[in-house]
Amino acid sequence: SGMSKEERILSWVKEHAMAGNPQSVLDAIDYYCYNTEWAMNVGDIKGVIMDRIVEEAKPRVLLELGTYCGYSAIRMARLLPPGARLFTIEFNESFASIASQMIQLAGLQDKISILKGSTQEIIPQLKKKHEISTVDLVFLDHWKDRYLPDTQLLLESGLLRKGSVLLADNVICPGAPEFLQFVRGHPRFQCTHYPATVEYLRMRDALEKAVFLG
Ligand SMILES: Cn1cnc(CNC(=O)c2cc(-c3ccc(F)cc3)cc(O)c2O)c1
Ligand SMILES: [Mg+2]
Repeated sequence: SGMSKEERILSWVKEHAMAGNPQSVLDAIDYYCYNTEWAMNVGDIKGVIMDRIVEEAKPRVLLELGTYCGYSAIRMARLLPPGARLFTIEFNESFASIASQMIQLAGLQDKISILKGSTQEIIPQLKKKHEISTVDLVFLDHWKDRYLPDTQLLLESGLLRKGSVLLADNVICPGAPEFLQFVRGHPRFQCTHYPATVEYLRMRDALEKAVFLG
């Protein structure tokens, strides 16, 4: 019994962020996780790298694998123009509930849809159930051993087009070696490595960007 860590983070954010101000929600989460309890949000250091990549890609349809508390969904959606949409898949019910409240507080509920379930069941349904043709940017941040099978599923499902961007968190720590080997060795992916650190810590980590060449 008692509050979960994620509920404690949400309570802190409700007290310290401004409703309708996404940056204040991000700052409140980062402050709590630097000073009180570590949590696996992508964080401010990798977040700034993500911001540049999203701004350059100008995506209209985004997919996130692994919502957690909604930090990276808010981070990406706050940069999007009217009409752009972010779909985020979360398996864990309590994480999805926390994220929904976080997204509501940020005022981004019109841009972000949380899809509850597993990636392997939801990805094949995206075209029919959510009227998606192709996705412009995918942020991978869920179970690290699912990065490769879900990338293959995205390809098989016809969801990637020429220029679609895959952006993967944690390719160094905890690591996604099979995914890295696959995209770096694949003739139809153009990869870029962005060294950084694990959120809120000094340990090395990195983002990997893999652009599909069609
Ligand atoms: C429970 N669960 C639901 N989804 C997931 C997938 N995410 C991760 O596992 C994850 C882990 C770490 C991390 C953990 C320990 C450590 F020492 C260093 C890094 C960082 C991240 O950014 C992550 O995304 C885990
Ligand atoms: Mg991560």
